Amino acid sequence: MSAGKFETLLQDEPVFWDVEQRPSRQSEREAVLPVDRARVLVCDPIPAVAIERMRAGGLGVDEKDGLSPEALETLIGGYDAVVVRSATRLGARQIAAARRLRVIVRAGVGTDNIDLAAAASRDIAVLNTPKASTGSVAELALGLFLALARRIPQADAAVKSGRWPKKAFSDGIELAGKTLGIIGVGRIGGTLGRCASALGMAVVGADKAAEPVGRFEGLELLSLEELLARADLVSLHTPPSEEGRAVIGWEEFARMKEGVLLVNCARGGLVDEEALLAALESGKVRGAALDVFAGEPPRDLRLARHPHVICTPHLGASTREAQARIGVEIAQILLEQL
Ligand SMILES: O=C(O)[C@H](O)COP(=O)(O)O
Repeated sequence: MSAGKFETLLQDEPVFWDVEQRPSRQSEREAVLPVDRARVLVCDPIPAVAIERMRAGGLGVDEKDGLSPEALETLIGGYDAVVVRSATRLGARQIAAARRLRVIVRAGVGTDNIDLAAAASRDIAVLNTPKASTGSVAELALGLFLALARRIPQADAAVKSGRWPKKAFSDGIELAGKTLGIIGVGRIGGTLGRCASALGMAVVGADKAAEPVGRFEGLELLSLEELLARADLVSLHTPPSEEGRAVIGWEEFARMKEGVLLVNCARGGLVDEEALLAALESGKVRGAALDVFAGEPPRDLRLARHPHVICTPHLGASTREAQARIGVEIAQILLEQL
């Protein structure tokens, strides 16, 4: 075979294609599968098992990670279903261009990256997997509190840089005996609360619902103002407000105790980032751990680089277990819906 030529394995007789002319694996499959099968566009990484199950069920699946909004708008018209995680935004323009779209699957919990009104106006179903990542997000929040309490990432970085600053890190705190305030006592907030309770913490919660789904024995429900005044640690587990208003801003920081620890594994817009920076500078907030940012990835790195801030790149649902559950669920949803 000469350079720049390939032999296709789909033919009995060897056929040679110029590199430019050779069909992709995808179009090779299209040539042998029925043309009227439903087509699914997967925009963010999902487990291979989900893709395999969908294909085995007869769906045509294209994986296109990292599409620009313009590229998505151009492509989306050819699909019956779209799968997204949090990175891909499905706005009004993309939905308007989605001529044959019937289903949007959010492989995860938050649907704030999808224009729900635009989807509803076109009768496009929007489905998510609200339970699959509960434990993973709750465990990350707990891990971040433990890391903040003893400044584990900072101590690790110091030792790795050849230093041994035992004294500088000798003012850690124990979680047992402290009060954790959970804003949004849903599945995740409730799971975190039960774990915290098992560690000997008192747990208070604030929720819009009188009987929140994550309520558990021992949880004391308070108003947000009361919670902020009582909590030594504050964790956010609420969806973003429709107006995009921060739940924790200047006023809320002012109501908090001195030296509070803050964890946000929910959505970046829930915390006013300028107000948090000021609260870290003044010492009102002793440490903050952020898995989410107002813009992801954040362009302004002042918060991420603050010595009392620990960051992770939106990893709440990124465990093998959560993603495996999500994968099975989305394949099931699409095979039922299409
Ligand atoms: O809403 C969610 O499910 C979480 O924020 C996780 O988002 P991801 O699927 O983009 O990791």
